[in-house]
Amino acid sequence: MDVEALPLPDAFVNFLKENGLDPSIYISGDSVPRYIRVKPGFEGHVEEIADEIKCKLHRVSWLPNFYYLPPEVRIASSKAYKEGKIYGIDAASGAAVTALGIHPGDHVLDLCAAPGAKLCMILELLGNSGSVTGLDIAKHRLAACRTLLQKYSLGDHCRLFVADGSKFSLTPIRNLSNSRIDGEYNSDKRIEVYQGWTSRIPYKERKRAIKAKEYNASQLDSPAEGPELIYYGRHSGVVGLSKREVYQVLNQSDAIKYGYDKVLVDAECTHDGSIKHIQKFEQWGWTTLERRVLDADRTNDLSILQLQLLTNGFKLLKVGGSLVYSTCSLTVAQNEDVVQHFLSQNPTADLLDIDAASNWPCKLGGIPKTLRFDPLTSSTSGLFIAKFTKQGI
Ligand SMILES: C[S@@+](CC[C@H](N)C(=O)[O-])C[C@H]1O[C@@H](n2cnc3c(N)ncnc32)[C@H](O)[C@@H]1O
Repeated sequence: MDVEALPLPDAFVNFLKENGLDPSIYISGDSVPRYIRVKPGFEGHVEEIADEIKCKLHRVSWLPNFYYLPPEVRIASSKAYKEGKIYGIDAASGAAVTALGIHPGDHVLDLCAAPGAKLCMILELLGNSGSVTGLDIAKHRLAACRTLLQKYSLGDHCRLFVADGSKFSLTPIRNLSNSRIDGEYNSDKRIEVYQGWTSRIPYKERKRAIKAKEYNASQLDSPAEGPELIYYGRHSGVVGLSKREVYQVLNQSDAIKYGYDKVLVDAECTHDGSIKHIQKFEQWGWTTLERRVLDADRTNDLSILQLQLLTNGFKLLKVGGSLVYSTCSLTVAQNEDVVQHFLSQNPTADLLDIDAASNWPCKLGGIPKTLRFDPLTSSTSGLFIAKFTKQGI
């Protein structure tokens, strides 16, 4: 198929050209498979799942628990999907999570978490240990993420905040359980502690919460605005803590030692590497694409936001921890340029080789150690990945 004959608006083709991107990746749209992840524990059900969706599941040789199937096969109505045994996640996204090198017991920060496929995979890898703090600036998207966690029974070790990832500064949960002042709750019953999370708050509790909020505000131990906790699992460490404890800020000097073990900055971007996302604009309208993706002011603002997200994620990382920066854009401006700028401002940041990547079907990025997945070479969605660690001062 001729690139000129692609059903892409001129503005988008120009955007690709200006950014030195080969428009022919959009020809491969229909040949990039659909990827699913089978939840650990359900590997033995693969044959059964294949029978049900009437399609063979091919194992992705380079990524455990991932399978691929033809792009036109729908999984949403299948029993396996409804029962939470499988979920859709592109293999390149799986690679970004794998690059983090999650270990049991890690305390992980996912700075742009919604709609939550990577968050689910992080929680699966942690199993019954550690904690994940997921945040997103869009409340409705994070609410969908919460629904996903509940559907896949993965929310026990997770807390979700509606928050701006470029400013977020709350302490990982592991450092909070010992910070309680003895007798604090006995001496003042008005200080509320978090009970088990429920979506329905009984009237009495709502009233009590309003009173406590007024009291807390008067004690200046509660943020007037800022992160809003919209979900916490029963083993997330939140239950039993006061609001002051949960909203404790991690200062710079403490972050070195008590910061998060792993940070994922899967930053907001123009999504131009995600063919499936771009194809949706055929239905949403190409003018929407021009407004949401191509507007020059927006793309400039995006690079600034990406740098801010990366910088703040790094602030919250402990020394020796790992941070993965990823975007599903293929432009240099949103990837290598952001990484370069960030490194020039953060002398304690080191780019790391991604050890797990030795057999991944990706290319090197424009900066050594960074990686690029793209539809033509990887048969995945497009994704840029860079991994950093923090040195001691
Ligand atoms: C690429 S998506 C993240 C995808 C997600 N990691 C996943 O695997 O499903 C980027 C997300 O960043 C969020 N976002 C945009 N600006 C943000 C900000 N300042 N702070 C936190 N999240 C932000 C968007 O709402 C969007 O959900």
